[in-house]
Amino acid sequence: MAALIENEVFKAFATYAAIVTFKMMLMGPVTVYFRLTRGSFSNEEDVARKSDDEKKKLLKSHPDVERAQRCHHNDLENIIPFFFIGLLYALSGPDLSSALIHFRVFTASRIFHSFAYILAFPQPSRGLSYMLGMLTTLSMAYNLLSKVFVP
Ligand SMILES: N[C@@H](CCC(=O)N[C@@H](CS)C(=O)NCC(=O)O)C(=O)O
Repeated sequence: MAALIENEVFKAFATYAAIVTFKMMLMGPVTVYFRLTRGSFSNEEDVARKSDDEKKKLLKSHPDVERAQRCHHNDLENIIPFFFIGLLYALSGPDLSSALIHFRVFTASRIFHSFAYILAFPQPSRGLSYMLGMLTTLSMAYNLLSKVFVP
């Protein structure tokens, strides 16, 4: 384990995996921000202290809250595969320079994707950033499998 922590590719993976995980975790507070500012709650207990009239107004969906939730969900669909494929790829002994390109491109694509989603940038900006992240993970999977594949 100590030798692994000293490995430069593993350190790079740990760095970028932590950054994208932290970015994904931020989507929770972003959703909370939209719930509070848009007055949009989904659980009875969240508005328990309000009057019946206010409860009716607050217990409703809002497009901004739903957008933040979809963005969070999309992160889960893409960052969890990056974590597992990226870890195996890092352990398969790639060059530091090509590993860094993969990790940096993926991280930048997911940060851009979140801005594009939350701020509703015109398409195809979000679609392209999604594709770039997906292609990066596929490229790591291809590099990994070309080294370790056992039929
Ligand atoms: N689960 C995704 C699969 C495809 C995908 O991730 N598309 C990207 C680029 S268009 C996206 O941002 N989808 C919006 C979303 O997942 O809410 C979907 O339903 O759209």
